[in-house]
Amino acid sequence: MLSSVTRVVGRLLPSATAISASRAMATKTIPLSDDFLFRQLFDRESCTYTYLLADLGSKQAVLIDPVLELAERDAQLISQLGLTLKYAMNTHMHADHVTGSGKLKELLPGCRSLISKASGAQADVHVADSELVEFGRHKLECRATPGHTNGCLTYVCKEQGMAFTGDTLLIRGCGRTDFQEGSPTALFESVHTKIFSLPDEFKLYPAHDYKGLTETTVGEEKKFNARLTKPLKEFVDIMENLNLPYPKMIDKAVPANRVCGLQF
Ligand SMILES: N[C@@H](CCC(=O)N[C@@H](CSS)C(=O)NCC(=O)O)C(=O)O
Repeated sequence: MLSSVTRVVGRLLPSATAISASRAMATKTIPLSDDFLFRQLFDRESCTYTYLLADLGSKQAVLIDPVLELAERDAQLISQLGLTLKYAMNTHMHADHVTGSGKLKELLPGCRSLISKASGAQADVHVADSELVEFGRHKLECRATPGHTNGCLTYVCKEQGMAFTGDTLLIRGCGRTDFQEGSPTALFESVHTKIFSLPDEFKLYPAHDYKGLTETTVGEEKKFNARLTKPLKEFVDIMENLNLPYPKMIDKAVPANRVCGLQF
């Protein structure tokens, strides 16, 4: 008797599990390596996320998308953690805030500014598609993801299963394409070929969020992104009718970011 009950339960359990697994979003996550430091920092003014990544073995760090007004906060955190900032790097030439990369070079001598060559901005280091940015034993692969601007890059850390998408992909949305060489067709192509081609469990970290969300995954965005789940023609139509006001800082930010924040 006991064995038949066990058999019934044994048959039911796998099928119930299978049903709930097929209904729920994948929750599988790639754990971070013990020697990898990751911090997500926020600027309340421009709703910008800055990311601190470090190799805890060598203590080398990089900062992605720092904000000028918060450069002191970032430099203090880096010093307190005993890290050396190798690159103050940018996903693109921002239009809504001045990058902190110039100021960080002053605060943390030895640090170098970095941006894509295609951005047209001045920097100590220029990178292009498929090049690697190394810090200690860790690395970021540069993927050219034009569309919001010509020079947009997504930085992919394959070992940690994470990607920093700048303004190319926002959580459930994407960067606007109505100025700075913006192109909805290019953005659509970039996301589908360079971001949605990553494994579903890869975590995605955007340069902004305006609703308080902090991270997403490739699988979630392929399912729930309100713009990028649409066919190209519909996507272009959405992007051409966003009617967003221009960022209030654009006239100050773009000239300053052309020189990696040194003109302020
Ligand atoms: N109100 C903000 C600017 C908001 C904005 O335009 N954000 C950009 C990214 S920064 S250029 C964007 O692409 N938004 C897409 C969207 O759908 O909101 C300001 O004045 O700074």
